[in-house]
Amino acid sequence: MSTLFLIGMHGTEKSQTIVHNEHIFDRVIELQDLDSLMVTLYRDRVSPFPNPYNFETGVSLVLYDPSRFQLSVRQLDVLFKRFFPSFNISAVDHTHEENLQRLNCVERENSVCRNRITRINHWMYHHNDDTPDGVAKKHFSTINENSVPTQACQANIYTLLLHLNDSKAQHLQKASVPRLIRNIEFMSFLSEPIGKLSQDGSHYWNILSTWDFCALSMSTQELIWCGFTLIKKLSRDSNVLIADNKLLLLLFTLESSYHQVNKFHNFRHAIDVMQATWRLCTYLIEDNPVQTLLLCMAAIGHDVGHPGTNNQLLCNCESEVAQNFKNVSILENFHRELFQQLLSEHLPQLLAISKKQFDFISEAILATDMALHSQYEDRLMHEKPMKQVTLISLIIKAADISNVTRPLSISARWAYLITLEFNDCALLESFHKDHRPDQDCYADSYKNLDSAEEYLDYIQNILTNVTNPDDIIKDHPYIPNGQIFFINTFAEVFFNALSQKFSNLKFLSDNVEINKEYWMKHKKPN
Ligand SMILES: Nc1ncnc2c1ncn2[C@@H]1O[C@@H]2COP(=O)(O)O[C@H]2[C@H]1O
Repeated sequence: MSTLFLIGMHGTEKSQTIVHNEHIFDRVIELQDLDSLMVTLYRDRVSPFPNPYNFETGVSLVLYDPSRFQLSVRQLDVLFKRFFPSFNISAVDHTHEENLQRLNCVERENSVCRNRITRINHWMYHHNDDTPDGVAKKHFSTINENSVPTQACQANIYTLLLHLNDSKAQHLQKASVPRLIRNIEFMSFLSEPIGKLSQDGSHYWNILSTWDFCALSMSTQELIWCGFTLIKKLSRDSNVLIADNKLLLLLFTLESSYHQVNKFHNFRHAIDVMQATWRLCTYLIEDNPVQTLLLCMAAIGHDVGHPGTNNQLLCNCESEVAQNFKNVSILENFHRELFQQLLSEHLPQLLAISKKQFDFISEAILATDMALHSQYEDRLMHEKPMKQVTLISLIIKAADISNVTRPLSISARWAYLITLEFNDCALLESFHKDHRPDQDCYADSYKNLDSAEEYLDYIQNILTNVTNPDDIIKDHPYIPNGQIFFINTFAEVFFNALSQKFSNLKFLSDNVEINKEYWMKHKKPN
């Protein structure tokens, strides 16, 4: 879905170029001012799943007259990057006709964003061409309709590298929250959970407090509410003051920093891991509210910006992000850096507490790299006495793969989602047989690639209606084999060792065994 926003534009101001190009967009929305734009962006983003208004599956443009709003195009673009990092959205000053050539790119950009394989490919491998030639190409004034330079034409689609570089730049500037964002009452976008609470005040507490917690059937609004409820309580327990609207702004920004279009590695997974982390903390570091708060925060941010693929793919294709982190724990370093910068902007007091305690949040996020799994297993079994940093790393690691320890009906749905993501990785690899990863790619060049926009209605059905695993594996008969492989290779030994060390966690290894038994019964011959 791509949207053309026309801000404060009266009928007569609409140039012929605008009128001629409106059909390129799925929606054209006219708004009075930039305040209304912000409200629309937040409201759309938390619409029910499957959400066509996620601002990731198309490119959106905001046409306005900067002189009327005392905000330059550059400032508005920076605001988008700070508060809506995963969005493909850009500002354009429509009062100069030559700027409207920007509209010529949208069709081609949309074709990249609509296909999930080219979209992921672009996120992972596209980089800015900063050579003199590349910079020259970016001058839109030299563009005519038939020779749109591809680099310029893809300048406004999300990439991991831009996300990383922009967040570093914002961090250096130490800018305050602009008025347009500061004035927003975030609670007003959460009518759904607030409505449920009016009927049952402890609804979300009851859900959060059990191991049957199921983030899968929750809406984006409810996920944000769960994060808000838990962090608010933990910050009170720790005597760390965080104003409600500030906390909500952080959570909305985090949600917009995760890719809503990912099947598994999205904000839903982040809230699931937060909840599991908290439950584990209540058993293992019960008397340490500050560490519990830090660890739950780390859990919400631990996969921020995740492209839904893996380190191997980034490394094999020599992406700039991989090189930036010297091919070591690439994604985990990426998440750590983005999240630290977000925290330094939104909750510096919490980051300061974290830094005082062996750089707590960094250590926790880096521990989620599965390449380190056997090292942590070794520490779990042999480190005596166990260091505090090991214990907190083990908690977040356990929470990160805790989906296999949830009750079967929940675990099977997570298994389904991770399988879909793995399938996309396989498609991306096959795409690379015919295309260079950093090549500018358009849907035309791989029409035979599965381009359906990910059957989101079907996913939604599994998330909300299907609770019987038999119904999931009917359509995906190889899920049991994948689960058996994951449990045998990683989960079984790890959760057994954890349960042996901490006897009150025996329910984890018990659940893994129950789930494994089910998968074994439905295993397919390889
Ligand atoms: N149920 C599951 N089945 C298979 N792999 C899983 C499952 N849960 C987690 N994983 C893998 O474990 C990894 C933990 O780190 P990531 O979140 O980066 O990516 C995760 C997946 O690759």
